[in-house]
Amino acid sequence: MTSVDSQPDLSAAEAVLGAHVRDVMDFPKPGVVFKDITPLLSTPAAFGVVVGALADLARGLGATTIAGIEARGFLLAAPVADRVGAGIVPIRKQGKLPGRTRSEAYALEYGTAVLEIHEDAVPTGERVLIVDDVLATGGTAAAAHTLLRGCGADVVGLAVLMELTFLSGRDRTGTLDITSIMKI
Ligand SMILES: O=P(O)(O)OC[C@H]1O[C@H](OP(=O)(O)OP(=O)(O)O)[C@H](O)[C@@H]1O
Ligand SMILES: Nc1ncnc2[nH]cnc12
Repeated sequence: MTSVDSQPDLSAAEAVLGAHVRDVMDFPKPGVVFKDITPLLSTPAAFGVVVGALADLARGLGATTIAGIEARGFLLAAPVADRVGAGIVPIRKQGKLPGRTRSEAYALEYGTAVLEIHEDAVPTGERVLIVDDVLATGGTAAAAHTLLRGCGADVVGLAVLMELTFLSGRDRTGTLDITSIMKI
């Protein structure tokens, strides 16, 4: 990475990711092919390559804060933020954050839920990159984006490991700038 405008080469990370994701049929509901990242998480070298690619992306976007979506997003947001020297903002499932929150109900591929963020989570001037493992229908990402904007955040994008293109997540995420390491 040499400037804040350049896009990192994600091809090495894509190959590593492809070799460390497992399909689990009919989880958590019949008809869903669940993209399980636990093989990636348990393989340090592979995880390091993927986290490194996300960190390059975050630096390229000039991100100063990484927002992670509970729960799998946390596993990625924390190491990325540490590499970049950025802060972390947790976007949590309902009822987990202790301070004053904003809430957003949403639907995802296999259910419905509510996400929350602390009202004062994002200091003025921070450039926020949302990080998660999967973009499927886009419901989760759209809710996270809405919450962050409601806090006055400057959201520079969403970075995910995998995008399930057949579920058209980009149709629900409006102007959010999305980068996926792997498209399925
Ligand atoms: O694009 P969508 O259809 O909204 O789906 C994507 C979301 O689904 C999964 O989260 P899940 O709510 O299953 O939570 P988890 O991380 O706690 O397993 C995944 O980690 C994304 O956040
Ligand atoms: N098919 C899927 N696999 C893993 N996480 C998901 N989140 C939404 N859809 C998913």
